[in-house]
Amino acid sequence: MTKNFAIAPNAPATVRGGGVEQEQFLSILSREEAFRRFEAAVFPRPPASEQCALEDALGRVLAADLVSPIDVPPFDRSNVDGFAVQSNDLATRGQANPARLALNPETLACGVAPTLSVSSGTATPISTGGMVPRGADAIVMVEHTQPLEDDAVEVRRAASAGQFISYAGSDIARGEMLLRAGTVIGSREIGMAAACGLARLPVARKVKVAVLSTGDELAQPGQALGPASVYDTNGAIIAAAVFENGGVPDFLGAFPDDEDKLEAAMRAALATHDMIILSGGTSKGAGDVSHRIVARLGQPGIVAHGVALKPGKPLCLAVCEAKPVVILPGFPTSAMFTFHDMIAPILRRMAGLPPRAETRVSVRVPVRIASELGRTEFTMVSLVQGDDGLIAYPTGKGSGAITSFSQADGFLRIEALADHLPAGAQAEVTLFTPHLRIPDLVIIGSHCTGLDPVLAPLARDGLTVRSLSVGSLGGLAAAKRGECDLAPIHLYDPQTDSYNARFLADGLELVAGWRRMQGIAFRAGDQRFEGAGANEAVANALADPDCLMVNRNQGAGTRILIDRLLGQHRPGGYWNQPRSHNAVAAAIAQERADWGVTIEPVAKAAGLGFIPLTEESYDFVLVSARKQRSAVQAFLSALHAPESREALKQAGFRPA
Ligand SMILES: Nc1nc2c(c(=O)[nH]1)N[C@H]1C(S)=C(S)[C@@H](COP(=O)(O)OP(=O)(O)OC[C@H]3O[C@@H](n4cnc5c(N)ncnc54)[C@H](O)[C@@H]3O)O[C@H]1N2
Ligand code: MOO
Repeated sequence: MTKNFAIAPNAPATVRGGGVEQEQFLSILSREEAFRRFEAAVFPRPPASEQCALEDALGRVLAADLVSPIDVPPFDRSNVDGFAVQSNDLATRGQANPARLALNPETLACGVAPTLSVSSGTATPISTGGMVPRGADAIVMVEHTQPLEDDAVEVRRAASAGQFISYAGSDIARGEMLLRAGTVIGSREIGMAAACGLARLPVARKVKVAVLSTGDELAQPGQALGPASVYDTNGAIIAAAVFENGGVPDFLGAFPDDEDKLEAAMRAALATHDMIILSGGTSKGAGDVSHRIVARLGQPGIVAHGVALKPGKPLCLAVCEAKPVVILPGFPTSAMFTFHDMIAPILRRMAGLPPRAETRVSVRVPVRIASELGRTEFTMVSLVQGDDGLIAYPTGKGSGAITSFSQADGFLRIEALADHLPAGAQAEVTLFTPHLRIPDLVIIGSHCTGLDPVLAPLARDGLTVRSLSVGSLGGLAAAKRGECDLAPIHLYDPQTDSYNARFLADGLELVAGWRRMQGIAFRAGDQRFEGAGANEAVANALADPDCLMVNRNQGAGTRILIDRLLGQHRPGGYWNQPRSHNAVAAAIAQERADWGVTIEPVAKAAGLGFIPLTEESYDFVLVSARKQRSAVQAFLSALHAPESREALKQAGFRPA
C-alpha cells in the first residue's frame, strides 16, 4: 500500500505500489484553502428554507428573524376579577370613607368588547383577562368592594392609576424582535410564536445526511467479529455527530470495497439526501474506490483531496450537484476530528444553525509533543488542574484510536512550521464542550483493570475521576511535578529485588495496591507448555524452531523477567515487542505467537493456559500534599473496603 502525499501539480498521477496500480492525491491544500474552496462550492446561494406548521416546529431551526406582527396583549387587559374604575374617584378613599360608584350596565367577561365608557363616579364589572373599557384607568379587586342596592358598589380602598392593568404590547410589542434566525425551536419559542398568532414559521430545510462506511474489514456492532475485522466505529459516531450538528443522519451501512456496489449506493443516496459522508478508503491503493466514484458523481466534483492537516491528511471534499460529498479518513480520530473541523461548520450552516460556540482555555504542556513539519497538527488532550493552572496531556494513542478523540477534553494546535511543542510550553486548548469539568481525582501512571472495581464507589458518590495511562515512569514524573493525586506504578528494582518503594522522592508516599501474578501464557492444550514448570516450558519453546514467542517493550517490568528467562537466547518472535499485557495475550490467542509473559487475569480473560512465574506489585504513589483532599480520602477508603478487595480477588488480583 503506497501512499504518496508529496505536493504535486494539480493532476492525477499513477504509481505502482505492491503490484497494484493506484492513484495519488492531486495536490495538498492548506486547511484554510481547502475549507474556503469547499464553502464556496457548497454555498453559491443561501441555505434552503421552508415554512413549517407551528405544531411541527419543535426541534426545527428558525431560518429568519421573527418579528411580532401584533402587540401582546393586543389590548389593555385586567389582571384581576373586579371593577374598572377611574382612579381619581378613589384617590383618598379607605375603610373609613368608602366610595359609592354606580355600575355601568355591561359586564366585561373575557372576549367581550366594551361598548360603554367608564366615567367619573361609575364602575364596570370586569373579569381577569377582560378588556379595559374607555375612560377606566385602574381595576379594583372584587374582594375590596361591597355590592350596594340600586346597581352600585362600595369601594373601601384607594386605587392608583394603572393598577391591575397589563397594557397592550407590554408582553411583546408589535415590531419587536421575537426570535433570531438560528434559534432551535423549543416549547418556549413555540409559545412566543403562538402568542403572536403565527401559525407557520420559516425554518431551515432538514438536512438529510447519508452516512456510509467503507472497508472489507468492518463488522457492525452486535455482529460477530471475524478474524482481522474490526467494529465499524465511524458509522455510529458520524451519524450521532451529524445529529448533534442539526442534520438528520441516515446510516446506510458499511460497504465492502466493491466499486459497482458502492457507486450504486452513492448515486441512490445523492438522489435522496442533501449530503453524503463516507469514511475510509480515501487514500489506500487496492481498495481506494470511493474518491474515484466521487470524481464522476456530479459537478463541480472534488474541490480538495489531501489537506495539510493532522489528523486528516487524506480528507476528500467534493460538491456534486450542489450537495456536499465528503470522504473522511478511515482512522476514527481522524474521521471525527476532520468532521468537527471541516464538515460540522458546513452542515450547521446548511441546517441554519450558528457556528458552534468555541471555548478556549490556556494550558501548560508537561511533555514534549512531536509534530510533523508542513502539516497543521491538532493534538487531542486531556486536562488536569496543576498548582498554577491547567495542564494538557496528549491523549497519545494516535489517529487510529477512538479514545484519542472520545476521551479528550479538547485539542491544541501546532502550526505547520513547527516540528514540536517543547515540554513546559504554554498553549491554548479548544474545548469539545462549552464547559470544562475539572475531575475530582486525577490518576496518572500505569493502567490496570484492577482499578475499575476500586473506582466504582467513587463514581457512585458522584466523584469524577480522570485516569491517564502514561506508564509507570510517566506517572512517577507527573507525581513529582504535582500534576496528579496518585500515580499507579509497578517498577522493579533489580538491585533490591523489590518493587516501587525505591522510586519515591520527597513529598511522595507509597500506598500498597495489589499483586499481579506474572507467568507464561500459551494456548491451552499446547503440549510444549501444558503441565510444564517455567524452566521446562522455556526449554521446550527454545528447542522447537517453529515455536514463536511474543516479547515486551524495553523498560517494561515484564521485559526484565523475560530477559532473565531467555538469557542469551533470541528465539523467533523476540523482536515483536508490544507495549501491553493484552497485546501479548491477543498475539497468542490469535496464533501469531505461541507463548509470552503476561499477567494471570489477562491470560485467563483470553482463555489461555498459564504457568506462574512471580508476583509483581502494583502500588500507588501518593502526592503527600494532596492526601487530605476528600476525593483522595474516598479513594483510600474504597481501596481498603472489603467489597473492593473481594472484587479484586474475583478478577484474579491479590490485594496487599
Ligand atoms: N503508507 C501510508 N499509509 C498511511 C498513510 C500514509 O501517509 N502513508 N496515512 C495514514 C493516515 S494519516 C490515515 S488518516 C489513514 C487513512 O486511510 P484511509 O482513509 O484510506 O482509510 P482506510 O485505509 O480505509 O482505513 C484506515 C484504518 O481505519 C480503519 N477504519 C476505516 N473505516 C472504519 C470505520 N468505519 N470504523 C472503524 N475503523 C475504520 C481501518 O480498519 C484501518 O485500520 O491511513 C494511514 N496510512
Ligand atoms: O491524516 Mo491521518 O488523518 O493523520 O491520521
